[in-house]
Amino acid sequence: MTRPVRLAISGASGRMGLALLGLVRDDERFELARAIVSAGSPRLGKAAHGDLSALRFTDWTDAAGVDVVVDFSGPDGLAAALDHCEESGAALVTGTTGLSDALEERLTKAAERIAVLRAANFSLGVAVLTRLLREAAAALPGWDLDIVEAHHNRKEDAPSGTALALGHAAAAGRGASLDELAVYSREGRPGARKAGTIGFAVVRGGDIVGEHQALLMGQGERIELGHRATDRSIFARGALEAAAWIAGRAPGAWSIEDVIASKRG
Ligand SMILES: NC(=O)C1=CN([C@@H]2O[C@H](COP(=O)(O)OP(=O)(O)OC[C@H]3O[C@@H](n4cnc5c(N)ncnc54)[C@H](OP(=O)(O)O)[C@@H]3O)[C@@H](O)[C@H]2O)C=CC1
Ligand SMILES: O=C(O)C1=N[C@H](C(=O)O)C[C@H](O)C1
Repeated sequence: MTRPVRLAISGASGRMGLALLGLVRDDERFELARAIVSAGSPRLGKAAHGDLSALRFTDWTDAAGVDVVVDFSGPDGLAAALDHCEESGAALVTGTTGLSDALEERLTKAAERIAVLRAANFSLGVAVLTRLLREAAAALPGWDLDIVEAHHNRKEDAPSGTALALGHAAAAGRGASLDELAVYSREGRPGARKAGTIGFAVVRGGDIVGEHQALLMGQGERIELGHRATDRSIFARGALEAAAWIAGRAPGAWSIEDVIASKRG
């Protein structure tokens, strides 16, 4: 695109939305066209940049002319963003996690008509961790494997989208699907561990930005692969790279790996 990409941020008043607003205003690749909040938001109509600039938090009313929607809201916000993209043809970049099966299916269908890029985690470090885990899980098929994640006390979904994506990658490395292998809780007397399962453990507290650790446990030795995010702007930067990349692209279900691969050349 020769002109700036016209961007709408969905979930603009949230932790990720505010991180995106902070970055976009100084990024010449973009023109921020819309800062979207829910119809009942207390922020509706207030200045999006906290100063006297013209941009206000709005809903989707009269939002024509947007090239790319970047969504970090929640399932309802994502559904509303998808309505807009399907109607207008705008591309969608979404990091929202904790989706129902129905919304997952809707996204898959939408990608037949519009460009959609989804990532449970937009950090470069987690992209590399995912590859490493797939390889380690494949190389050590007999080792026990658990994924531990920790997030702030406001997070609503569990396990995190990233933990699930890591689980999918590990299961794929072992030629299986996560549905067959996942164990999401252990309490009471669950009995000895069933070989081949992938366990999940969840920590919630304080202001933890996002931590993920994969434990591969053998006899007399253990591998720990982990990632610790200390600043939300890493996710916001990754999402903006994806938004610049997807503008004007053909319909399809794109991934963060596509963006990384195109940068490698
Ligand atoms: N993929 C990744 O790299 C990352 C993904 N995430 C995911 O992003 C999502 C948001 O996270 P976070 O920013 O921490 O959450 P927050 O709760 O801080 O922000 C979400 C915002 O969405 C807004 N919202 C709610 N409903 C709607 C709606 N119907 N339409 C538009 N906006 C709506 C809310 O604002 P209001 O009430 O004002 O409308 C709220 O401020 C989560 O699913 C999280 O897991 C988070 C970080 C990184
Ligand atoms: O809700 C969050 O904060 C985060 N959510 C994503 C997830 O569910 O994996 C990514 C990141 O860890 C932060």
